[in-house]
Amino acid sequence: MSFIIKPQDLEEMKKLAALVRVMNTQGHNPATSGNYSLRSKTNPEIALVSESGIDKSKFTEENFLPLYHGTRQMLESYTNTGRKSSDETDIHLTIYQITKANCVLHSHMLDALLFADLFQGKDFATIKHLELLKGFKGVKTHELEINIPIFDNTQDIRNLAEEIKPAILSQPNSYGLLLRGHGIYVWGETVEEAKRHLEVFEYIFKYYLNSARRA
Ligand SMILES: CSCCC(=O)C(=O)COP(=O)(O)O
Ligand SMILES: [Zn+2]
Repeated sequence: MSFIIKPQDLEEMKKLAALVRVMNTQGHNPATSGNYSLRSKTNPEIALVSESGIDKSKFTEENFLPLYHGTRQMLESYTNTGRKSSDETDIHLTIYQITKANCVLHSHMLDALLFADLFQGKDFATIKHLELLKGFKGVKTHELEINIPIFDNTQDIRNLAEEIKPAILSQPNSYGLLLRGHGIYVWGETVEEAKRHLEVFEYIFKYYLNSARRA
């Protein structure tokens, strides 16, 4: 199948690439870490996933690779180029499989790791009673609890991608998942919404970490 990037997708790729460069300046991507993706707006079979090992200060729309959701393989025209999609591609594709997300962000921000450490031995981090929770899509009140799924880090990403499914499906108001000692995955229906959700998580992590320091 030949797939030509259409203007609608290119626009989103440029928008997300610009966000990646900004996020990099904010400590989300030390040492090439982090990965990013979009669901194609023009072809339901295709996801656009960031290339592995790219310095995120130099990230551009050229660093997205088209993959099939079904086979999880790159398009034929890319297979002999020596380029490779993110090592964590399976997590992105699983999130697209089971949610309405059209954009997935993966950050290695330090506060995500420190926050997960506050919930040792737990499968979820429960956050509650903060006005900023209304920054999450569909949340209309601070008077609720949101459970963020937490997983141990692993190099077996294929298996992890299967394990995250029931946890994500059980938490409709949670737009992220934490990997201990690794980072956070955040998603949204648009690039803007994913960015807003990331900002909510950043704020919540700071609040809980500062509260824990004070205690
Ligand atoms: C030095 S980063 C280690 C791998 C990782 O966790 C990550 O987010 C980046 O992996 P990718 O293959 O997407 O570059
Ligand atoms: Zn990572």
